[in-house]
Amino acid sequence: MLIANATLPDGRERDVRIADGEIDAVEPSLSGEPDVDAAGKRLFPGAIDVHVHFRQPGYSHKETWETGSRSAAAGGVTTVVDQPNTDPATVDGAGFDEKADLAAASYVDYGINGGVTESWNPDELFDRPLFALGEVFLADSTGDMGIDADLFGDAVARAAENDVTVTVHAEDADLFDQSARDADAGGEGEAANADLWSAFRAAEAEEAAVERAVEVGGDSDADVHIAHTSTPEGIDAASAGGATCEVTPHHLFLSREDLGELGTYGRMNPPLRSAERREAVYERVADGTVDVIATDHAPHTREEKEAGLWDAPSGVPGVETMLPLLLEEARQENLSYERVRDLIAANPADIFDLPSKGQIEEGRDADLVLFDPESSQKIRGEDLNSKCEWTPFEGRRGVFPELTLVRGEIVYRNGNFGTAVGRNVRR
Ligand SMILES: NC(=O)N[C@@H](CC(=O)O)C(=O)O
Ligand SMILES: [Zn+2]
Ligand SMILES: [Zn+2]
Repeated sequence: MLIANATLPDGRERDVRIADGEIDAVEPSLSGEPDVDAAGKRLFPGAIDVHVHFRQPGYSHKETWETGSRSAAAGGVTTVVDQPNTDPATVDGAGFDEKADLAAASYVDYGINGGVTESWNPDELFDRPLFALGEVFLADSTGDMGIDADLFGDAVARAAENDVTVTVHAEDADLFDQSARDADAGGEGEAANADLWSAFRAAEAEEAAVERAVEVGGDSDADVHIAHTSTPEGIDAASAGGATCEVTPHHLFLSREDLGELGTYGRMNPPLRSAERREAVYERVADGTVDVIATDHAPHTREEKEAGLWDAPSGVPGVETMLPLLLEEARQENLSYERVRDLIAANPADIFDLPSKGQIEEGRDADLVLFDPESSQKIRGEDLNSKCEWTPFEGRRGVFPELTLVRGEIVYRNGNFGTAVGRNVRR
């Protein structure tokens, strides 16, 4: 396949030839009849979303590998990393193998993380083609997989021995503000009170947990990556402690001020923060302190989300809207195209050791996304491909891809899907 006249993230205009699933040549001009005329369009490395919950096995009414990976492909995401809070949880060999069989239905490449509970089996897990250990839950979230300090220390040590990175859900439940729950007099848990979730899972609980995670990581000389940091304090603690960190699109673009409109649809862990903190998070994304944008794509049905505040499950979908929202920021010149590329492709490939992905370079996998940088459109939940059919970004603008390739195969083109070619990146 030959893609002609494409503008790369750094602004160079190049022809790109693909052969045997790899990028074969990137030159100012290549001979041959182009298959795609990309004049005026931008070509990006496919996004690597290191944090999704595709819900299988166990919760296929929320999402499946098929629907989740279609949503990824339509949003320009060519590699996803699935988290362990499924049923069964991915905490032993059998759990890993069951998920690996289901993941074979994926349209995009994938990694499978292993989790930690009292009954985890590290020997079996480290014997599998594991992407990373995580997300390791320092507090309960969906799936109630929160663990204590001793088990966390053991798990980090085992990961370091096996040269596996640990990704951490960093909130300290001891610092949650119980008075926020008590403030919900009568315990009605009205959606109108959704802000109480942010008050309850207080910002301070993140910084303390990040500090503990980097300290424990340092003791074992482990590679620690902090998942979904939501506060400038959490980001700075990760960075000061030598850990890498990710920020989600919802913590980048939404704040507590949006909860009046979102109600329980805006309940997630860690929760939305103040407008001031959101701005400070944005600055750290723009200046490179934050390493990665990852979605924490955590779909739940509308019916589930419409339960009262204290009963609704935590989590929002996001895998299809991450790159479009960021490309809209680039279109508005709030972020550079190179920064976006680093956050969604180059950095995750570096941090998680994926040398064949993350850049448009000869010899790397032809995981590519083509888009018209001026074609901005309104995001509508009903247009998205996730099973949950809603989005916290309803009505915001995004620049959606026209074409998504995974190792040279068309997985998405102008509203149509190709074949499910996804495979485990750690095979
Ligand atoms: N983020 C969330 O609020 N929910 C996630 C779990 C998690 O990442 O904590 C889920 O699986 O639903
Ligand atoms: Zn989490
Ligand atoms: Zn998660």
